[in-house]
Amino acid sequence: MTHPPAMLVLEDGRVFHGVGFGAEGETFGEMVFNTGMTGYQETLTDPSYAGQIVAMTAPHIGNTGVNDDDPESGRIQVAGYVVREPARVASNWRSRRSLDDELRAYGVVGIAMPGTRALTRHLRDRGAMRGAVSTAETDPEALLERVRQSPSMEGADLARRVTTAEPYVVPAIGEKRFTVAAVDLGIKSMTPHRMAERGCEVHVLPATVTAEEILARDPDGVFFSNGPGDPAATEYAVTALRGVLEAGRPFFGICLGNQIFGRALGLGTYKLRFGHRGVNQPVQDRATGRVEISAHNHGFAVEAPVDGPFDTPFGRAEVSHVNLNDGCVEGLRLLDGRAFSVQYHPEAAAGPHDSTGLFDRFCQTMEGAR
Ligand SMILES: NC(=O)CC[C@H](N)C(=O)O
Repeated sequence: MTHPPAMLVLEDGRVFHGVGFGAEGETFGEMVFNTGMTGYQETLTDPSYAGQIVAMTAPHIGNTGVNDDDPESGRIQVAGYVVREPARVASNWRSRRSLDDELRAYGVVGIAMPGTRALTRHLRDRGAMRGAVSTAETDPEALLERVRQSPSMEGADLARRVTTAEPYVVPAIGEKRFTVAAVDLGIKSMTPHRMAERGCEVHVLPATVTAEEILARDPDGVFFSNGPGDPAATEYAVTALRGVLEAGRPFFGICLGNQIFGRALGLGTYKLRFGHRGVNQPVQDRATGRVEISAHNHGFAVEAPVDGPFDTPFGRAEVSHVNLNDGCVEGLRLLDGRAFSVQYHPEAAAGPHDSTGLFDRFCQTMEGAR
């Protein structure tokens, strides 16, 4: 298959050249980078990446091809893909297709270019910004004009776009112990699986579900998932969560779910300069001092007092986890132990698995509330 010339243009006017990878055409999104050395299939299919063009810092991508076991959702979710060098040969016993073919099948435009390191350094200095990849345009100025008219990640309500249209149930594996209502803001398939492994029957519900609809299922616990977009634009989920907390149900949230929990408690959220996307972020549990190496994918964070507990409409709360790289808030909890959330990914496939115990903590919380 021949690959046409392609270019990547950033909103501040920086231009990179390379060759097309995946579908031909033109795509717009927030330009971000992911430092994971492994797990490109999980990254590509993580709904939290909707609306983002993702650049991989690992230089060889596609080496193990594409299999049918690892996807985190039913499709490739990224708006565009940037790699240094796509594997010329996919080699793995589970591989079914090449990554190039898979990107084409979902109409996802990508670029292979030598400058991924320069791109990453640029984004670290200037921050994540809008960008475009095109195999159709030859004039960078014309593409830049369109980038500057494209929507920004700030204020974007994208959870609505990726959520399930209809509720569905993931059955417990083995004996059923709990009923969990899981609000799908962009849920990854590994998340209900991690709960099902622990005896949870997981009722996955659309993002715009109300507190009344959640409580009508009489869940032992309520879960809010990860998801794309700006938490400040996802006010409907904040309202639903406030209703759940008022009813006193145990709550666990991940990533966007953590940001929604923060906003439900009356805290603010803000956009980080370039975010955390990778599989080796050090997070400290402030209660135990234990450091977990964890998978991350977030561009926003919660603003909260880190020097001690604070008051909320649902009782005293505290920052439970912090990131040791930049000090940002990585977890929240109500002091009564009923509700907690983390900004990172305990469900992470392909790992690391330091934080999977948080699913056990959720089960203990549900057990305790009985
Ligand atoms: N993985 C997530 O849930 C991401 C949450 C939010 N969209 C952010 O970028 O911060």
